[in-house]
Amino acid sequence: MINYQVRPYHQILIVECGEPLVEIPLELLAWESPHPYARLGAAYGEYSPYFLRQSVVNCLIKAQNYLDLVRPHWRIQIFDAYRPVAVQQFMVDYSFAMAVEERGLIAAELTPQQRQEIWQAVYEIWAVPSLDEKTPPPHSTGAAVDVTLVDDSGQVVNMGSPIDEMSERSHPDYYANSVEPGAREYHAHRQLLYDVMLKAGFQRNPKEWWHFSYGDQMWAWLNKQPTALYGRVL
Ligand SMILES: C[C@@H](N)C(=O)N[C@H](C)C(=O)O
Ligand SMILES: [Zn+2]
Repeated sequence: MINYQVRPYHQILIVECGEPLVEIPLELLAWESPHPYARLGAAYGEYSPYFLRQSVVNCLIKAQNYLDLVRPHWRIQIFDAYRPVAVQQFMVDYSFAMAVEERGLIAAELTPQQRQEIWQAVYEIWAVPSLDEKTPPPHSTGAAVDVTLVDDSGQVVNMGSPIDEMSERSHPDYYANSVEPGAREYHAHRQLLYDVMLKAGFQRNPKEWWHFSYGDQMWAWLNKQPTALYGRVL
């Protein structure tokens, strides 16, 4: 049996600083409309997905400013930001159902091994929808954001794989040493996104080219900080 709860960053103590969730100033950035998870039926309650903690919003604006310097008229595009635990649960269940379908299987007829293999694949990429205050899903803290880039003609930049794909192509350095057509360009795009986000104070999820955070447990762990600034919001 796999223990899906084990994540190295969960050892980090959270000292909640109490900063509010604030709306992301979308006019400075790009965003997907309708929101990809809302379109699937995810219910966000009193907040929309376009909320983050105040300091995280400040970092995002800084990242956009850095991007302006190196690629005028390019935009950071928000795919997802604040995500209540109920939405985390919704997306985990949705991803499980999609993975079952992609394998040509039927959920009610899965063997224990098939079920375990699919859950393992889901939790490779999704955080557990935990309600434990010591192990909040990163997006439920308002500190994590999934982003990509839009170029000066308004086209979404090709990163070599879509956001949320459950495969090794999601790993940030997947194309670093690849000879596949387009690999150099995809890696350069991922690196550009990483550079501007890192410079603004974010850390990147080691398994996902699009997931960045500031102030949560994953950020503290990657940044070698003893404590995280943000716990679960609701
Ligand atoms: C799958 C992706 N959208 C994501 O946000 N993954 C991280 C690990 C999460 O669920 O917090
Ligand atoms: Zn994410």
